[in-house]
Amino acid sequence: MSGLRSVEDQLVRVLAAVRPIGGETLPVGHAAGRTLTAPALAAHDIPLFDNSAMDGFAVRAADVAAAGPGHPVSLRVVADLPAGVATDPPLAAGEAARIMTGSPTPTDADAIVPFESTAGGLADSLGTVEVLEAPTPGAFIRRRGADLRTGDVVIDAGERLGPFQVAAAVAAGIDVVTVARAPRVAVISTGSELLAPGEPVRRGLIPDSNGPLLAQLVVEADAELVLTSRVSDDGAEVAQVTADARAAGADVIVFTGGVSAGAYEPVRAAFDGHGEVEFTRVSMQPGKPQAFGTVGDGCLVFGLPGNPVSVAVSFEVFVRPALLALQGRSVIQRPRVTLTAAESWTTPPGRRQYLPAVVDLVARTVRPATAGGSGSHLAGGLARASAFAIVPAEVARVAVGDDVDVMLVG
Ligand SMILES: Nc1nc2c(c(=O)[nH]1)N[C@H]1C(S)=C(S)[C@@H](COP(=O)(O)OP(=O)(O)OC[C@H]3O[C@@H](n4cnc5c(N)ncnc54)[C@H](O)[C@@H]3O)O[C@H]1N2
Ligand code: MOO
Repeated sequence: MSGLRSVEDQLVRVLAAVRPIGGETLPVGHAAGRTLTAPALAAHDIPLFDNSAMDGFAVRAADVAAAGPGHPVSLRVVADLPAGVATDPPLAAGEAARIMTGSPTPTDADAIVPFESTAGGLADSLGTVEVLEAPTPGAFIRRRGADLRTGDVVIDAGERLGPFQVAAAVAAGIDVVTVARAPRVAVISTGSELLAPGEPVRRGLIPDSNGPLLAQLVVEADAELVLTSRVSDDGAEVAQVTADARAAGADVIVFTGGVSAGAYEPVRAAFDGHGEVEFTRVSMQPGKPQAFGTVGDGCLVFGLPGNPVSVAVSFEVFVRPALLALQGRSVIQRPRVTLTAAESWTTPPGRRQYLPAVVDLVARTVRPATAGGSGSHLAGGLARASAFAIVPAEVARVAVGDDVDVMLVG
């Protein structure tokens, strides 16, 4: 379709306007979901000390080198080492220490014999032990620093502090991390037809589903929601709520609705012609009409087309990458996989299709989530979607068995 801007071109313009927001130093326990702006370095080794991988006995491997099922070797148990113990008992020839998983191994020991490799097992483990199997030197000893050394990078700048990263940071003795501030976002639904969720419906009026959709998407992008609002199709209200959002410290304002070609387009009325926010048409379906720009000292303004599926797609394609780029995230795109179409469907001519989709990652198949096709008003079908099938503009129809590029979002 002529005169349409490519998705890539629009995204480049969006990202060019992103200025990384400031950072702060926070205790690890208060930084979940934040993005590191400086690498987090190990404050100590992991493991912290040589320790046992098994419940059993710390031994000198040479003492029991001759042990076998028919000829046990007896050792004197001279110490008991439960988890948390700090002692380092000396072991002379013929001596062993009972030891539990995670306890520091005695300096004199060079192997662990699990209870299962002894005649008496746990029941008969203090006094003497009869070893039935010769351990190889080093067996079941987890060496200090085998995972990470003091000063090693545990988490790179640009990485999100998720549960795995929090665990690794704590294990490496990291108390504080330097992270990006959470971007502050205002979500504003425009439309005189909009009702608060749950308000009684009547002809002409519909629930504002875009507001709750965006509110959750924003939070899931690790940003902070500072304002949600619903305004009528009146440009003056849009101007007022923009001022409110800026007063609330918004780094990003996301409008839905009011950006296309109708007589009552409040986002257009408020911003078009002022030079700060550009109104354009992008070669995608849904999501063709798009507004983007900045106000004030770099506050990003998105005007997403009002149709619910258009909002969901536009958020993934333009807003989420911007929110992650603001945080300095190294990967700002959702994961993509190639799956096999399990159903056929038609695609819009001349625009890249982003179709809400149901995926089966075991069978590696994809199918439309919306029964009625790719209409941008089919808000109900979104409930089944956990992905968008992305079909190039030049493809007119997807047939069963075709390879399809799929963006995973759920
Ligand atoms: N003459 C033209 N008309 C339209 C064009 C065009 O190029 N020329 N583009 C169409 C496309 S594509 C889209 S997408 C829409 C976008 O329109 P707007 O951004 O101006 O959005 P609205 O007209 O305000 O609303 C569109 C649709 O979505 C419903 N809506 C709006 N807000 C919400 C909300 N918060 N929650 C749920 N649903 C919402 C609204 O009731 C409309 O049905 O323009 C086409 N028209
Ligand atoms: O581009 Mo509109 O977003 O198709 O429905």
